[in-house]
Amino acid sequence: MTSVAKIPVIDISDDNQDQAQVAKELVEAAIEHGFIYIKNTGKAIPVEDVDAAFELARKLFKETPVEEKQACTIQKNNRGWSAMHYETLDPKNQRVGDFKEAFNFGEPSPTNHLQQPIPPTISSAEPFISRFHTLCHHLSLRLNTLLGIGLSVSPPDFFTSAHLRENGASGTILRLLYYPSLSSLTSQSQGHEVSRTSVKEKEDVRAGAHSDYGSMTLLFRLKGQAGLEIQTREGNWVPVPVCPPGTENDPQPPILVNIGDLLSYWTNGLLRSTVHRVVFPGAQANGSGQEGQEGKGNSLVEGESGEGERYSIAYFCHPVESMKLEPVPSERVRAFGEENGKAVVNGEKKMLTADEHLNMRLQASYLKLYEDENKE
Ligand SMILES: O=C(O)CCC(=O)C(=O)O
Ligand SMILES: [Fe+2]
Repeated sequence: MTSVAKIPVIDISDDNQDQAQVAKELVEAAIEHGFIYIKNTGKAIPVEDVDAAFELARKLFKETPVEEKQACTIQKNNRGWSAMHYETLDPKNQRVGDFKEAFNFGEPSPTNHLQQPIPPTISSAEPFISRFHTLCHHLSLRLNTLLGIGLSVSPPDFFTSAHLRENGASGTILRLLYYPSLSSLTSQSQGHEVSRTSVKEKEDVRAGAHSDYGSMTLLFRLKGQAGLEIQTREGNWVPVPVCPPGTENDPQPPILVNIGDLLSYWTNGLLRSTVHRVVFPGAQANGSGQEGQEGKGNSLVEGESGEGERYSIAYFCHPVESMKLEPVPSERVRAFGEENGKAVVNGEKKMLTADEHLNMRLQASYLKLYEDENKE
């Protein structure tokens, strides 16, 4: 039987539920797994908006001339288009960049305008992109509040107020992602020598092993499209089903939430930032992913396929950039840091701000962008 990630499914949409209990479940899942499914009943993010966001992605990746996307190439502010292989999430183990294309939208202005160029093919969608950003923002605020309650942070809105738009700009990004199908890859893939056979045999991945940088990520996926895996504490890769048991009849697959490095750092490592990757299911070894390791192809979840192309949408939530990552006023966080010698924010190390933390991480995965800029 296929081993899959056992991640809890939590319903935060029922106002009659005991909030302290929901908060506790969320915190325990964040500590144990670093990943949580949030049941999508259509209340927080309407079903038709998720559908419209995927339709926008299709238009952007399938119907937009490459020159239009190139004119919006990703900048140091992390906004814009990232071409196939441009990003390398696991540079130590990848011989070629990620097999994906992505487009990052930064937060809209207070008047709901995007603060970056977007291709003319999707310019009429600006109000929608802005609204979708805001819907995700509100959901992330609610999750931050629940984490505050679950960790008995005083005041419980400590994390939430660090993320409020009215408190300043942030590195928050809404990202549309497109992963081509294995069969569409020819011997010449965007100038790189990558054949279908070598994709199967080597460690080529759609997105290299990484953990996310911000406070948390909300991930939307499409039914039936396999590819995401997480690394267990034992070091094995296991697939993360799009529709775990109990969600099959919901109007949308659940939103997959994961804790990012910043929130893990901020909570002295108590909340877990779990390493994950996106694969061509069936093509990778099951071990650590190192060259030379034998192993069966990745397991597939029943009802999912790894053959076709794949879309996903990620909302990377970050605190306001000038926010100092001060010690979290929670006894549990403090005690955990002390026990594990990880009270980094309490120690003699310089207290980082949210944007210092982010820039540190971006430089490592956009080697080319920073290299090119250094040459100028
Ligand atoms: O596409 C996915 O399922 C995950 C993408 C991801 O992990 C990321 O962009 O950070
Ligand atoms: Fe990720």
